[in-house]
Amino acid sequence: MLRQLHKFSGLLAALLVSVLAVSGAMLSLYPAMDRARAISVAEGQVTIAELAGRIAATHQGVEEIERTPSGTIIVHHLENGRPASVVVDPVTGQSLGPYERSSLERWTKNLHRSLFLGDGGRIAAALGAAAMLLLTVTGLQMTARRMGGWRHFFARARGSRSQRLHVETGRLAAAGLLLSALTALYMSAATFGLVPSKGAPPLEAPIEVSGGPHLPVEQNQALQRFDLSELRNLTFPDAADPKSAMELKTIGGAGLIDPTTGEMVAWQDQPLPQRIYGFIRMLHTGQGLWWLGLILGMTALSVPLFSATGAIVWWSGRRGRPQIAANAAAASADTIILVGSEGGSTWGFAATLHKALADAGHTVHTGPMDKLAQSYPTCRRMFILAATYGNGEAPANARSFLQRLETIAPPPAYPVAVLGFGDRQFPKFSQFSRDVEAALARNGWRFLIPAETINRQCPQEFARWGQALSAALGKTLVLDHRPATPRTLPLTLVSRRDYGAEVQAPTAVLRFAPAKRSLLERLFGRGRPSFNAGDLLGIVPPGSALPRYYSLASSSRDGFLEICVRKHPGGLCSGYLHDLRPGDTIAAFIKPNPAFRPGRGKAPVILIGAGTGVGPLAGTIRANSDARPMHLYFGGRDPRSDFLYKHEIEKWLDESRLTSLRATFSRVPGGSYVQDRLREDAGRLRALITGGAQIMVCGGREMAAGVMAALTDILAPANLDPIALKAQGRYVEDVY
Ligand SMILES: Cc1cc2nc3c(=O)[nH]c(=O)nc-3n(C[C@H](O)[C@H](O)[C@H](O)COP(=O)(O)O)c2cc1C
Repeated sequence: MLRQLHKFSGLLAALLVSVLAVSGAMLSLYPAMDRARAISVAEGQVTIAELAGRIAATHQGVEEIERTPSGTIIVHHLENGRPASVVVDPVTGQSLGPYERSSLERWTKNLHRSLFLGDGGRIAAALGAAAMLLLTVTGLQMTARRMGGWRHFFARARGSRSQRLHVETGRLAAAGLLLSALTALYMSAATFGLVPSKGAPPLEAPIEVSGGPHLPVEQNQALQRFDLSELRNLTFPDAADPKSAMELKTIGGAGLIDPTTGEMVAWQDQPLPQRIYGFIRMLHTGQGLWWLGLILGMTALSVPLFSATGAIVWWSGRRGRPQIAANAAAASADTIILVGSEGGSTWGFAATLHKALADAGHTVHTGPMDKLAQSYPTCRRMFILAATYGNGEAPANARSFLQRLETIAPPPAYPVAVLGFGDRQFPKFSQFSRDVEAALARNGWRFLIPAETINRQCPQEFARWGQALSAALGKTLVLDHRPATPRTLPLTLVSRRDYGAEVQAPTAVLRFAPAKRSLLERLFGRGRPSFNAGDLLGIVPPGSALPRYYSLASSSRDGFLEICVRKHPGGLCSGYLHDLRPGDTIAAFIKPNPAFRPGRGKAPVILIGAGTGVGPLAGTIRANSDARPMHLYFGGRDPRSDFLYKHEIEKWLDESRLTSLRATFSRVPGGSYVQDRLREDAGRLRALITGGAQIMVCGGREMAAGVMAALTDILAPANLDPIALKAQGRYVEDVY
């Protein structure tokens, strides 16, 4: 519901809200410019009477003195019988030059207030403000959910670049946007008389004034009581009408003054509704509060960025959600697939499973997990494909699933299979699918095959699950899921270094150069790729449709793309890459992996990697030009054969890009693994970590588990553990 509201109001109102926001941002500059130009006078320095006296002495035919909220004094007078407006110096009363309203300001104001469409435009602008309020409120709630609750509201944003940009800008701009939208709505309501903005009617004659000769204005007692900073405007009496009064408007109220006696003959405090309106107007326009105006203007500039990133997120979600061909009705299907997804990718896996089952002769229905029905009369088996979001929680379309499940009793006769989709970089890996599995077991449901998990949408893991499923169904199902691969770029191998052949771990460090791009390609956003060490290079080997991912051991600043590839017996992609010779070209794409990076700041970083796992860590060290403390733990087999990056590591130590190295090898006398080396250094590591150090681990799953166990023991005396560090983003893993 929340999501739908956000999506539809965003899509409908994007253009309108962007126009209002950009014109508002432009208008926010004027109060600040006014303020910069205005000659400031300290409070208590000049009275209104003194100012009026100075102006009357230097100007003929003064009709009105006006003070803008930013302090500029404007005099409207008759010069040789013609009306003129000038800006004056409040200290001397001298004219500083003609006063002219910028025509651009007037134009922008009209656009902002009414889109040049009169009352219809004013209503549209009010609707735009309402849409902005709705979008900000729903956006805030969605962000809190996505981050795993309000407590984690400012935690590191995850997801694609557009998703992160959308969330990060939103968190910064939300307060400003809320204030702009609420104040705009109040002002619109006042324009249409829905809330009072004026209060009591203005002062009006009949007021008795004496009608004699006027006192010099500087001697006017009523005006002497007010400081210049209180002035809004002062209207001089009509020269042709001896009975006319002088009108004064100040911040606090309005009054009529007898110009002959200098007495205030009538006074009315500013009514409350008018004060409230004035305050809200000041908050919205920044007139009288220029710095707030600038802040609101800057936050308003984020709106077009929101519209663009929001549209990209919506479009990629749609693209990632395939149409399920021949979706049977739930009531007549023999196979039910329920999908829990937020970003859309799980629907792609569901579509592949749906097709494979339908091809095998089943009548299949696929739907969202929240649509779990009380009973499926013809169902023989059910599949639940569930992603995890927030901090181990249900995705958007599966929030009521567990509640619905509790209402189904007794459990159905058909069995169920659960497949969780998650990311091992999160502390609660695939937690929601585990919760679903536990709830099913508690409620007595039967399992077709044991529950499984898929890390980072890995098609190979999905295919393996398909084999287990085939065995249980007694039918061959080929789950060949091909996620849409992004546009590839050609890369040319420029050099390779080979290691590890002597210790049965042939490993190549391959360095590629991106092909040169034409000006036209660069203009169309296809320039040199931008990436960081730890991002992934996707390569689709000839003879396969599925990409394999390798962690990048360089960043775009290096000017090359480097990966470490271990050759696996019979490995299609590793074999292909090992056969490359300098000059050969491959097609590849970059998949950002923002979670696997050192956190911001200067805290020391402990880098732990074995074998090819040292690749992204080497790239991180190479990029460490600020000499941030970095400590590398590297594990290999034999220093004479597979000490990857040995010479560069020595150079990085000299250059202070690397602070210390602990290398350990397993196939030498007295050999040990990297986790053993960690245990030997327990005291040092505990001190570093309790002092704020971060940890980055890269390598095989077994090594990562060994490192996790070692660090659990090492940190126990300090009341710390890797899971807690993971939740804080201080322990990141890239495990394969
Ligand atoms: C904001 C966000 C939070 C996530 N939280 C978790 C999590 O707590 N545990 C987990 O295993 N995966 C988590 N993931 C990873 C997703 O579950 C994983 O990418 C999944 O394949 C996405 O499927 P979908 O595109 O169908 O929503 C998170 C992803 C994002 C973008």
